[in-house]
Amino acid sequence: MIEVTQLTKRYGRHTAVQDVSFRCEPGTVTGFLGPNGAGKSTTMRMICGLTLPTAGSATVAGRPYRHLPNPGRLVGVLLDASAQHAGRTGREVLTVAAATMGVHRRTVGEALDRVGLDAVAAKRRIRAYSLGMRQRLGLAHALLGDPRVLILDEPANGLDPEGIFWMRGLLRDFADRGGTVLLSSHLLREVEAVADRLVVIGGGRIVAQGDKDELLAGGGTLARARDRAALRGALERAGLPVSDGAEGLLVPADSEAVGLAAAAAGIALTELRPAGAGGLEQLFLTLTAEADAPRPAETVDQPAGTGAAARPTEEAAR
Ligand SMILES: Nc1ncnc2c1ncn2[C@@H]1O[C@H](COP(=O)(O)OP(=O)(O)OP(=O)(O)O)[C@@H](O)[C@H]1O
Repeated sequence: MIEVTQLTKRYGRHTAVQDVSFRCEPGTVTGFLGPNGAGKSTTMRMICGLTLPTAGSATVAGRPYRHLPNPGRLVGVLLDASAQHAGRTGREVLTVAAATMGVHRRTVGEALDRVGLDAVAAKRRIRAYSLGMRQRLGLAHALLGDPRVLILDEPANGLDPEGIFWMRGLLRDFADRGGTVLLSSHLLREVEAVADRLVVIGGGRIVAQGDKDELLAGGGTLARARDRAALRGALERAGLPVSDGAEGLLVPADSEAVGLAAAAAGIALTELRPAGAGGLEQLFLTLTAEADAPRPAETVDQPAGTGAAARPTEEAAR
């Protein structure tokens, strides 16, 4: 379990993170989403005791990270895959970490196997690793102590599609066995595929959080017809706001309302479904744009817009 309570971080006059609260429960993957500079890394660093909060607190398994007696046995952390000793081999890095954590040397080979670094790769110096290999090594390091919690900042950076698919499976399996995962990313689709819950941050503030499916359902409906313009006209005449998504028209209404409006205009739909990733993308853009817009400090915890935005904010306030 990870519990973050009203974390705030100010650098001089700049507020990087403002009043951020959320929980990550065992058995779940929480996707921590936000555009560049939103405050994801700063929040994660505060959870891991690497950055001192200006206000608020964070605990992992009930204690501040710095008070955990042997943190690597409880929490696997990967914040920066490049922050590893470039002159050491992958195996050496893990061997040192295993000794520090007091885990058996045998786990080093197991961890390397688990992340797909073979014997040749394990013997190479890290300066010769690709970013994807560094991410795999970082993940092996995080898993070494057989922790119950994983905190991973952009772990898919540098991984190829096969690597991303592999990592999803690993994280899903970890959570299905009762583990807690906090995973940051700016890649919405990657997070959508693996997360159970989402925390969306923009401009240092939480703009939405909640169950992924509920947030996606709040993301509206995707509709497609051969004649996109005719469909758009029909929906607008029915009083439904419409925006363009990559795969079709996005409508912040349920499928029935959209289907009926199209039928009333005699338009055959070629696709009608919850907006899914397109909706999440739209939601993400809407919410983070709202967070970036200048407005008085006292109003920023009340994002306007979709029902999905309102619901998670209520949840955050509970
Ligand atoms: N040590 C620091 N000193 C001053 N400002 C900082 C420092 N660390 C972060 N910031 C600022 O805090 C804000 C949040 O940065 P952070 O790295 O947490 O964002 P992020 O969501 O992780 O972004 P990215 O996806 O680009 O890594 C940014 O405006 C950044 O410039």
